[in-house]
Amino acid sequence: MTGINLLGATGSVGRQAIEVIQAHPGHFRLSAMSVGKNIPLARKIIEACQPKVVSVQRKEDCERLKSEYGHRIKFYYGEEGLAEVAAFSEGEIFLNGISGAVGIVPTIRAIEAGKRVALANKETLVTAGHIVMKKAEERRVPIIPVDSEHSAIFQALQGERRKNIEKIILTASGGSFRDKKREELADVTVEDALKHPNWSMGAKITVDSATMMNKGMEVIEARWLFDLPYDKIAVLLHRESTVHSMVQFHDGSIIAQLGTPDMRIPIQYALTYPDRLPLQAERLDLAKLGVLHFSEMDFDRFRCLRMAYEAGRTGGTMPAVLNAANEEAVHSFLEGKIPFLAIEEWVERAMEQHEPIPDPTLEAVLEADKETRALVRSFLKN
Ligand SMILES: NC(=O)C1=CN([C@@H]2O[C@H](COP(=O)(O)OP(=O)(O)OC[C@H]3O[C@@H](n4cnc5c(N)ncnc54)[C@H](OP(=O)(O)O)[C@@H]3O)[C@@H](O)[C@H]2O)C=CC1
Ligand SMILES: CC(=O)[C@@H](O)[C@H](O)COP(=O)(O)O
Ligand SMILES: [Mn+2]
Repeated sequence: MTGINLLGATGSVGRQAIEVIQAHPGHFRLSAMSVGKNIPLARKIIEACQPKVVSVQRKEDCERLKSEYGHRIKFYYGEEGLAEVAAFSEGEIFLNGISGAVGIVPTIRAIEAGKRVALANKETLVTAGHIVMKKAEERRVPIIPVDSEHSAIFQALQGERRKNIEKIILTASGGSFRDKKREELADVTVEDALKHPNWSMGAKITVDSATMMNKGMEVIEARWLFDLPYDKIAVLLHRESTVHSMVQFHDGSIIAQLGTPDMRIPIQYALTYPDRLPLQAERLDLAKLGVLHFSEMDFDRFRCLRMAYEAGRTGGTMPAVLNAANEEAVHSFLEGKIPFLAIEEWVERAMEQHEPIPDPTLEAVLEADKETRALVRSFLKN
């Protein structure tokens, strides 16, 4: 029985992770979990999975749950609580399914505690990839990607030698507005942005798919996971999200991983790697699909993707600024406070105003994150 310490149990990745855990009661148990503010769902998971440690976002929720279940569960709250869940001794795997930069420090705590890391939280590597990968290597802790594209590349690389890679190709669905021209994006609504053509995901990442910031973050994530320079990381538009990504080798061969758009597959693979377990899910029917489409990326249409490459190539604290500005801007967009195109404008302004610190410490990364959020909030006030 493998214990799973899960962050973000009430989210899209978290709920699907719990489905995987419950589908294999002989293999996995939920040892510890964190939730944010969704306490009714937290109660349901507690009743069903009986974790020994639970962290919630707010102190008052922690007190309330303690009075209900405190005799058999240890409760924590806030960022310290996330670190307690990450490092809980009875979990062998740390599955990071929280959203946002709040996921960085718990990943580092899990590595320090020697946990194998199944990583969905892409902000961890976007902002602190140089710190996290170095620490994981020092502690000999594997980082297994959960993000579907990176899981595809990771799977395509099994048995292959890194030196033979010509490039990796991340596929992009194009998001909710892929058929709209740039001038049509000025007055799109939150409701429209949240209609992803293929995947059912949390609100933040769904908006990131629409701006293509998601793909930009995935480029930076890939740079760290696979230790490749940016000119070996390409992006290709692929409407169907059937080919989850591919690796091209220097003899011209391409190895791709295909599947239905079902996150339980990469989540489960990260928990079972290098083995696999059966999964009761719809099978990909290529005959039914018939045709798959691929086309070049348009970097003018999707400015966030271009800015993410720029931030990645600049390095230092610049990716943390890209991420923090984007998190704040998307939050404001979701609250109906700014139009869709202001997201990329705010990210651009934050990057322009930042003097990057090379090879930053964790403290410098977190400081850049904090300063950028304050700056971007001042854009809203003005
Ligand atoms: N969804 C997907 O299919 C994919 C997601 N990812 C990545 O995985 C991560 C999670 O995405 P997704 O599941 O869609 O996100 P959701 O918004 O669906 O879920 C986020 C989870 O994090 C919790 N949370 C958010 N902020 C805090 C906080 N400050 N303190 C404690 N808990 C918090 C939420 O709690 P609550 O709801 O209780 O408030 C919820 O459990 C992101 O980094 C995303 O980019 C990567 C690939 C695919
Ligand atoms: C499921 C997953 O991994 C998401 O990151 C998804 O890939 C988003 O799709 P696009 O960003 O390509 O629209
Ligand atoms: Mn992805």
